[in-house]
Amino acid sequence: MTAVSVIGAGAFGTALAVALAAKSPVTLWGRDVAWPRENPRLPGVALPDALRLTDRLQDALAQTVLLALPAQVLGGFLADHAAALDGRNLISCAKGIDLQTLQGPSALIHAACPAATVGVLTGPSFAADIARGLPTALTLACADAATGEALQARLSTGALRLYRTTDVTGAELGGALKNVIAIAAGAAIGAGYGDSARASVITRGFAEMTRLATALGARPETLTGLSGLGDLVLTCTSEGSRNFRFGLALGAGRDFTPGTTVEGAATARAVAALAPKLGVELPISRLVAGLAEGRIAMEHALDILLNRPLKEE
Ligand SMILES: NC(=O)C1=CN([C@@H]2O[C@H](COP(=O)(O)OP(=O)(O)OC[C@H]3O[C@@H](n4cnc5c(N)ncnc54)[C@H](OP(=O)(O)O)[C@@H]3O)[C@@H](O)[C@H]2O)C=CC1
Ligand SMILES: O=C(CO)COP(=O)(O)O
Repeated sequence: MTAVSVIGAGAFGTALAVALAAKSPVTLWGRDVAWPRENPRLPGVALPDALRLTDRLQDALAQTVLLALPAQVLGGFLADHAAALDGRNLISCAKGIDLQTLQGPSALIHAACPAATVGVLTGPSFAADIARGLPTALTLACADAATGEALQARLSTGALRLYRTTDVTGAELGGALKNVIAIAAGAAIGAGYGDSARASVITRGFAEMTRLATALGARPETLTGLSGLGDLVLTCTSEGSRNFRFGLALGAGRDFTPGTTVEGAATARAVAALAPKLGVELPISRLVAGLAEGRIAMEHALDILLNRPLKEE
């Protein structure tokens, strides 16, 4: 058994496993890993010998398990496998809020596996960059400072530099909420509103992220770190982001490739459901929810934002 395993052989799980295998052997679990050569979700990336692939979960239960599944499937996976996972270091790599429970991945893990130590790995990082060994800085969040420090050392590599925090809520919400704002930024560009409009979306979107995250107990400074502002900048400015590309398609009235993981769409709906409960105003996120659900047409989106009462910044 390897010291670290990765559950979820999508683009991100595979990239993390490739990066960590440069340091020590890693096991990567996926429900279908019978690829002829490389993972089609991460084309062009050779899998190193130190990476063991398996579709048998019992062969992938290391003491430290990275959970790299999309946020909307994590709850079901935990429900099915809680007993096998409990008691380990379970590190969520998902960037979303569960639409059924309106909770983040760390709370889902806590609820399913109460004896586990829960962590969050998040921050600006495209899977393809990590897999190619490009320099990347991420946030490792763990409420227990000593365990966080041990995990930071275990999961950092020469190219992957982990910063640590004990603010699990702030770190995971930064990663989840930036996906919603990235859709809005993409929609602004796709609709032809220009770079100045995008800068407004990023800035006012960041204000929304901070309002919601702090209402849920996050420390505001966590939002200004890699997991919040850092990832927001990456995702709102690069067509490498699926959330940004989804927004581009929405804005331009084009179809988007079905089956693509776009965490911000479901998370926007979760955020729209949370906002009134918490008494926070989140106009951009609510708009993204309406666009993603098809309740709001793109041609009305700008009016909805611009016709709100003028206010102090
Ligand atoms: N891609 C990236 O650059 C980054 C992604 N992330 C985050 O990582 C998470 C995963 O994203 P990513 O890897 O990109 O997604 P992908 O779309 O590349 O892959 C999703 C993976 O989830 C698997 N899966 C889906 N449903 C289930 C299920 N019910 N049980 C088991 N496995 C399932 C899929 O398996 P199958 O192939 O069999 O369908 C696939 O391997 C997301 O929260 C994302 O925000 C974070 C940072 C960067
Ligand atoms: O989270 C990511 C980069 O940090 C990946 O973004 P997308 O899911 O939008 O592709």
